[in-house]
Amino acid sequence: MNKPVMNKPAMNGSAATEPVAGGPAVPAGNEPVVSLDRVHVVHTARSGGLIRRDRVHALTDATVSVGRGEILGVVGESGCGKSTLAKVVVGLQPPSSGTVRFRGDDLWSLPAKARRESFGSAVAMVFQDASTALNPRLPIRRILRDPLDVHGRGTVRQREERVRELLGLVGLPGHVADALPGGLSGGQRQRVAVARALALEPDVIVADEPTSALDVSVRAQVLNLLVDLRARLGLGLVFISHDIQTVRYLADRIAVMYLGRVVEEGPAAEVAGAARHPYTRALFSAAPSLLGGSERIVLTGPVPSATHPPSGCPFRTRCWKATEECAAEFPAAGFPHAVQAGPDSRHSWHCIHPETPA
Ligand SMILES: Nc1ncnc2c1ncn2[C@@H]1O[C@H](COP(=O)(O)OP(=O)(O)OP(=O)(O)O)[C@@H](O)[C@H]1O
Repeated sequence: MNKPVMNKPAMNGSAATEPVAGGPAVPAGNEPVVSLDRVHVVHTARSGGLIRRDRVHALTDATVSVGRGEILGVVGESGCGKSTLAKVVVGLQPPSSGTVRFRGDDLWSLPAKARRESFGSAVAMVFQDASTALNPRLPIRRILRDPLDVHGRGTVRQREERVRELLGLVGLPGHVADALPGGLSGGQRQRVAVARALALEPDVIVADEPTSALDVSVRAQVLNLLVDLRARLGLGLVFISHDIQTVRYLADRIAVMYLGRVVEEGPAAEVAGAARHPYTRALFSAAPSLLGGSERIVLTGPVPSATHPPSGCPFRTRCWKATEECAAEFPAAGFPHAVQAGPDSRHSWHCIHPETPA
């Protein structure tokens, strides 16, 4: 059955210039909407001519979840698997093994049609660069109507009404519907991309570097818009960024990724302010908080290859605390050192020589 087009109140985009960390509309700790349970993604890549094929471990044993009204920030250096995680969360990338659950159902055991119909509208993605993600030949009206047409939502009139609502939701005036993407500013285009992601009333939005292609002056406005929408619509948001400072500010929870693994995950204040994994500590030491912080830790050398990751803890080759034990085994879930800090905080880290919080 088609989901009706709902009337939601229009709102103005925030005009603030500094990002704000709004309180979640739904208390954190609610039932997850999307959850990944021990998900692996392995790509096969050609190397050394046509014959040799390497296995690229893009995501290894990832267990994370996001609930309504919750912002999960995902950080890590380039190539650590953040975009792969994003694609798994939106259902664009099937896991090689492990389970992706949507409201408790095993997504990839559903027939393809059912999966597209339920999950395809419940989780949406905002890409980094709206200027390439939006068809330059289509007016904004058509771009926003497209998901409604594809999913057969409402009557033609209701769809037109929904286009107006969507523009209002992201703080754009109605006449933008007639413009082409090229006639809009970068910030306006990214608002249109957010509006399109909202078209089918998703429960979760995944935003992969949503502001990195924008001028600094409009970044905060787009971030504020996402936070505002989370609060008003109770959206879950997976926010992927290299901008550690912004993630620390916006996220309720933070997942830290290294070479395809989530090495630490927990409440933002704990992960950013009292990191337990040495990699997390190094990452956040590069973005000291206004309250002060520890000395800067400079990591040397590149992230190792995802084709031949080091045995045991993948960070050990760059870690100042590494011992022989670290090469033996990754301290995975259930390992005594993958500690849960408490039933409410759900803070876990995967290290046998964790940092001691101050
Ligand atoms: N389709 C693919 N085929 C082969 N390898 C891939 C594919 N997609 C990703 N990878 C590899 O998987 C690893 C993780 O990539 P991913 O894009 O998820 O990292 P990332 O953290 O998002 O990086 P960035 O911050 O640079 O976007 C990398 O080693 C990458 O080269």
